[in-house]
Parts: sequence; structure tokens; C-alpha cells
Amino acid sequence: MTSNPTLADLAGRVAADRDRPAYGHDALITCDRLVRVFTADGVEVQALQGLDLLVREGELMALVGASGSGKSTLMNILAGLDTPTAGAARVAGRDLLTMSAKDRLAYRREVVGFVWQQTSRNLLPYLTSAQNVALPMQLAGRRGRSRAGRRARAERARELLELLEVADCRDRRPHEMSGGQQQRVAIAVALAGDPSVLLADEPTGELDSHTAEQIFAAFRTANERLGTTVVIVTHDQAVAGEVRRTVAIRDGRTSTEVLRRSEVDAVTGHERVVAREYAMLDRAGRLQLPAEYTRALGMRDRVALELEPDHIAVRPDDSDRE
Ligand SMILES: Nc1ncnc2c1ncn2[C@@H]1O[C@H](COP(=O)(O)OP(=O)(O)OP(=O)(O)O)[C@@H](O)[C@H]1O
Repeated sequence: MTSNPTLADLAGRVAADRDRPAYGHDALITCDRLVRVFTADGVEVQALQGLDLLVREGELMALVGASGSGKSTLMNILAGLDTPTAGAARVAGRDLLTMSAKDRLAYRREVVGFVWQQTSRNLLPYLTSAQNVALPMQLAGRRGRSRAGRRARAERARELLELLEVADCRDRRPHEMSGGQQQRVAIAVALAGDPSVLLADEPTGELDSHTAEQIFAAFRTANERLGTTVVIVTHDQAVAGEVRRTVAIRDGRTSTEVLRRSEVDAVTGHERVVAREYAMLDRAGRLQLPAEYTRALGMRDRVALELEPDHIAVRPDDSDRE
């Protein structure tokens, strides 16, 4: 395929590799060959099997995947609630594998905010919305213990509830609000500590489609107005279709990505969204082909590869025809 490289070629390649920036050097979230193995009743389950993922600052993106593909495992690691077995995971410069218990607590208070699927898990039932939003700031010792500090926290809580269009719920307890209102207050709670990253695991799972749309709009507001990076795990195709980037996880690895961009139609002048699917190539050169592609061409076990000037062709195994 290629001629034998000279010594100078090899030295050039080594130098180029050495000078290449480290994987994920400019990303806010870096997962590098992340592994998480669970052992239950003596049986090992590999929930994450060398997952690579980069998320840049300011992104709003969705993670999708079949049940059991590893989405919640990944979210728990990113939230600082679980520790990976191997690999590397960094969020906003913090190393999630080597963090001490004290640093982990600070990480959960200062770096990440979390919204769970179960509305009841996000809010304390005996506190009003305003008190729920003020609590994380109080626990983090923000704005001090003085009366001025209390007033500043109440003011920040009011601003956040207003931003998320639930200012009218400020004095209500969770059972006095709809599921959608509770989730919007939950987003305000998650934003109270000014996190760099907002993580949400199926935040619209318990809601009807109209309310789910409103919740998604609330995430977009947080992303656009506060600049918070947002990662949402979802089964909801409508939500996944609303973001610029959707990453699919399969068998504990990132498999494909859909990127969407707006394009103005040259004839009609109308703006339309163009989506394109990509496969993830890891640093060992491994590629997961979408199951529907391989199934359509009956590909399995072995495929034929050809290097073309501008692409690599992958064809069904034709060796038995020769
Ligand atoms: N604490 C645990 N102990 C043992 N196995 C676990 C544990 N947590 C997750 N697993 C297993 O790891 C795999 C990935 O689970 P995970 O919950 O991350 O999937 P998921 O993509 O979030 O699924 P779903 O969409 O159903 O929530 C599954 O096989 C699951 O059974």
C-alpha cells in the first residue's frame, strides 16, 4: 500500500506525535479510554469499555443509547458520584480518578450541577422553591452567614427562578407544583452553585411531550444566557433532534455522532437544519459501524478494506469469491 519509510520519515513521525497536543487538551470534559467494571454476585459487568468523549466549553449536547449501554454509569462518574475502574476522566481540569473525598465534595458543589429524572429526587419536599435554590449556595458558604448574605442568596434564587420562568412558584413546595415546574426549579437548584457543567439524566422521562419541550427550552436558556455547558442523557428523539450534537453510546463506548448545522437554502432563502452522521475513530484506529449499515450489507466478522485517495472503502468480505 505504501513504500517503506526512511529513517528520516520515521524520525519525522515520532517528532510529529510528540508535538501533537494531548488528547482533549482544550476540552472541558475529557473521557479517555474510560472503563467501569461492576461485580455483582461474582459476575463482572463491563458497563464502560474504553469510552472516549470530548465536550467543549459552552456546548449543549445529548447522549443517547439503548438501555444498558452505559449512559447512567458515565453520568454518575461525571457527577463525581462514582469512580472509574480505569482510563482517564477530567472535568474543568479536575481529575476524577485521583480526587480525594474532600476534593470530590468540592467538585460536586462547585463544578457540576445535576438534574435527575425523578422530579422528587431533585428537590427537598419540605422546602419552598426559593429555599431549595438558596440551599446549595448556603451549603457552599456562598455570600456569608450575615443578613446581607442571606439577602444576596434570596436575590440570586429569585433571578434564577425568573430566568427559568417559575418565579410564581417561589413560595410553593414541590407537591404544590406540576412535574414540569418541579423540573424547572430543579434546573435552578442545579445552577445555584454556578457550575461549569450541568448534567441531566433523562430529565424529561416523566413528562408529556409538550412539557418536555419546555424543559428542553429551559436547558437551552441556561446554556445560552449563563454559558453553562449542558450534557443531557435522553431517550426522547425530539430532544435529541434539538441539539447540535448527539453522541450515541453502544456497549459502553461512544459509537456514532450526529452533528447538525443550519444552512440557508440558496433558492428559497429559508434556513434549514442539515444533519450528518459520523463514526468515532479511537486512537487505536477502532471504528464502530452502525448496526443498521452492517446489517443492510450482511457484513460480519471480516470486511474488505481499501485505501482510496480521499476515503477508506469498507466492503463485505469477498475472499471466498477469489
Ligand atoms: N451498580 C451496578 N452493579 C452492577 N451492574 C451495574 C450497576 N450499575 C449498572 N450496571 C450494569 O452496567 C450496564 C450499564 O448500565 P447503565 O445504567 O449505565 O445503562 P443505561 O444506558 O443508563 O441504561 P438505561 O437507559 O436503562 O438507564 C448494565 O448492564 C447494568 O446492568
